[in-house]
Amino acid sequence: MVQASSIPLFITASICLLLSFFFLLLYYRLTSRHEEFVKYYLIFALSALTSGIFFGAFAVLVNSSNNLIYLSISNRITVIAAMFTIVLSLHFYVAFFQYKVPTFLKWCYVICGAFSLLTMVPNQYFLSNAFYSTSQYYTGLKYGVLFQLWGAWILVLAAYCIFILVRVFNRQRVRQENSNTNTVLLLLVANIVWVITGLCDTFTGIQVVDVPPLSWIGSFLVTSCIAWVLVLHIDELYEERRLLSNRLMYDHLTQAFSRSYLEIRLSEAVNLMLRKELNWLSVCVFDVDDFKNINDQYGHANGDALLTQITNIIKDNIRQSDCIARLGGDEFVILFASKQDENSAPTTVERIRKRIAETSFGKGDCSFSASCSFGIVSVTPDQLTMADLPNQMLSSADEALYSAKHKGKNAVGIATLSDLS
Ligand SMILES: Nc1nc2c(ncn2[C@@H]2O[C@H](COP(=O)(O)OP(=O)(O)OP(=O)(O)O)[C@@H](O)[C@H]2O)c(=O)[nH]1
Repeated sequence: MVQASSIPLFITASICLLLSFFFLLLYYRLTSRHEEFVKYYLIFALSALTSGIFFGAFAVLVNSSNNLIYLSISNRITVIAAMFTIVLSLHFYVAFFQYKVPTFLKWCYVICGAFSLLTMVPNQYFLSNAFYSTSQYYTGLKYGVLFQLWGAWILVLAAYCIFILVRVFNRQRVRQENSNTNTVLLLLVANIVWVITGLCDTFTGIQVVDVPPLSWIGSFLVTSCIAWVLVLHIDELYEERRLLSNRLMYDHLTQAFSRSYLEIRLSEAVNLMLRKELNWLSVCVFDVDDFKNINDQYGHANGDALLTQITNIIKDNIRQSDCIARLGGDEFVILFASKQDENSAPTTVERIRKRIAETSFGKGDCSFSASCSFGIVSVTPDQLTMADLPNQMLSSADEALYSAKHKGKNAVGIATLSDLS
């Protein structure tokens, strides 16, 4: 007959083993596929595994009644697993919150290893093979003086976990990282509950009080909180990745696309054309006329604002399938990709040219006009015979732009395909 007080232990043991398996898979996936440095996922997976063993062994211990073999094995596994669970949690906090791994941590593993060896040898100094009725809930092996030392050691480890978390909490508070302080606070509370429930079990063991096994609550709380913190951490990884790809994809000042993103879009468009999914592909290179004078006369800040406003005018006048990218300085590219029979790019560019020339830029007293010169080149699917077409289109459009500049600026130059072949 299974003791009722052992059922939560069996349940939490199963959950922890599943968590361990799940986080081991996650660790494997993140490191092998995405090259994320997530050593702490592995540490947590090991910690959850050890917790699972601890709960399972404790459940067997509770059900062992006076079977000396079960009692002897389960009691020893409980003692060893409890110690390693706590030291692995400590290791997790140090790694996850980016503290330099202290030498003390290595010694923790060594001391735990030494205690584990002492636990395994039946002797009257640690655990001797004699019954020791602790409470109405479970019976343990007779404790020796080294067992008291082990208890003190567990308390030192628990105190160190709390110390690390308090340091992290203070550090996050100084940096005013609100979301992080909340998770650290959660871990801190869970660790304190762990210590209290651990003490309750100790008092039950030495017959000061008589309560059902409680340390599973504290230990499970810690395991669940760490699992939750790691799940939140995946959000952070994704957010970092999103910011990074945004930075690579967009020009910081104007929010036009970046040069590298334009190159990708241009090659994609050429491939679409080769598959006859596009009828026209046009590239328009343009540059602000006398931008240096604008900067000198109205200031760099107004120059920056002009670049952003021009980008917005372009965005308002092109389709979603088209895109604008900033090559650098005051030079931009518009990519027109069209499925229509007629090439509307030159008309659109002419409209944009007029719109820019008519707009008044700057703020308040400081208002000024500006203009741009454009160079366009267009190709159709049956004209895609050139090698390195994207670069050839860009340099042809560039030449058309310079001919527009030479003709007096504020103009659109058109390069024909014969210039390309
Ligand atoms: N405000 C601002 N100015 C920039 C930025 N990047 C480059 N510039 C300036 O833009 C000017 C570019 O000038 P150019 O295109 O060489 O010449 P221009 O005066 O526009 O003359 P034309 O092109 O012949 O019409 C330089 O003075 C750069 O210092 C930027 O991000 N912001």
